[in-house]
Amino acid sequence: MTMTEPRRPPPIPLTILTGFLGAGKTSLLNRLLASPDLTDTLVLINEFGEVGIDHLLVENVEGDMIVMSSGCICCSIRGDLVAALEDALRKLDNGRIRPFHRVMLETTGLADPAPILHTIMSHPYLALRYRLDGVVTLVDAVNGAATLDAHEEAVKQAAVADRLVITKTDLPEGAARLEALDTRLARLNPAARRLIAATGEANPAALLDCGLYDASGKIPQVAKWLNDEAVAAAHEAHHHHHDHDHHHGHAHQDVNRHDAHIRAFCVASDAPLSPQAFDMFVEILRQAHGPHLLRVKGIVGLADDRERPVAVHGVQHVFHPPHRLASWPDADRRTRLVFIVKDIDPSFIEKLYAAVADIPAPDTPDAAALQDNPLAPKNAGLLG
Ligand SMILES: Nc1nc2c(ncn2[C@@H]2O[C@H](COP(=O)(O)OP(=O)(O)OP(=O)(O)O)[C@@H](O)[C@H]2O)c(=O)[nH]1
Repeated sequence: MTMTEPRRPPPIPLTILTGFLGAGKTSLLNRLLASPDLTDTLVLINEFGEVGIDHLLVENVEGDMIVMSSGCICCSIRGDLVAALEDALRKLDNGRIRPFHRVMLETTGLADPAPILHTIMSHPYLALRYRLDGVVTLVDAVNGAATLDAHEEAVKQAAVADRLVITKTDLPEGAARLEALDTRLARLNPAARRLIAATGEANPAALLDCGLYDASGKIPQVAKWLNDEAVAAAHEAHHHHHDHDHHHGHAHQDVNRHDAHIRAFCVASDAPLSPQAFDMFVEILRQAHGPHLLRVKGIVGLADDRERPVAVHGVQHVFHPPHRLASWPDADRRTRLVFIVKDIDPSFIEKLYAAVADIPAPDTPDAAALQDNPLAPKNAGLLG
């Protein structure tokens, strides 16, 4: 370097944490952020749905966190993600944000990683200031195979990974399916290291500093997906140049470019539920729609302890045992449940919730009638 060259700070490593809905991204992020290797990390979380929940469930954030919740970044990519990454740099350079030396970007579970990678690798300024450190893809051992069969995004997420983290092998169903899943992932992406979350293999040393992102070691489609994104970007730039309004409307629509069968919505309510009513709600949902409940997550206020809500996670037919939070994570004390579903009419879930919560509504059974329903759980359910 000569004296006349401006001093350029070293590029900031950026890790993309992806994986299908409910695979365990936020859980892993929480574990990683607790490690001293990740102090001074800027966390970017992309949420899908009108009401974000994930950022309330991220603990241990020493550094700053930016939540992008207007849509899915793989769709509104040229807007939100670029803006958030540029804005972070501006604040860093002006000293208006705590210095960060690493970025962790958690995508939505439905995100197609190709446009995200393309954006970060091809944007002239972002590519200068950020170094794509690697793509970490989580695959849930219980639902992984069925998800790969049903969702192209999940295949892409696994195929572009530098590290594949297999989660939920501590559950009996997950352990039983591990071997077949591992073989399938090895075929899909032979270059990626596969790590088992439950044995602690997914630690910072194994996940960070993967080396510069390189699509060439991946199956041939990966390079093609990235090229397709380059074509799409050029197309969009062309439209942008010639017809701003048209582009604008287009980008807006793109927020929902995922499979038209998939819907995201939120049920919010002031009424606390009894633990039994909550169990009944979950059990009826599972029995009626199990595989189509792509993701259920949220915070539920229960009547037995109104100061300490429970965090609820469902992934298809698997509902993880809810855990009590020490307190409400923000000033909003409503129950908020985010649903990402396939081919389920949101009104079915809204009515069911109203019924178990005893919220009067026309044409809905009340809680007592539901209790007599043969589908209602008779014994202690999830909440014991
Ligand atoms: N038993 C078990 N549960 C896990 C494991 N990893 C995650 N979970 C649980 O799975 C549920 C979903 O985990 P999250 O970390 O929220 O998943 P996510 O990928 O961030 O979910 P989305 O952001 O909605 O796509 C939670 O109840 C977690 O506690 C694991 O390895 N074993």
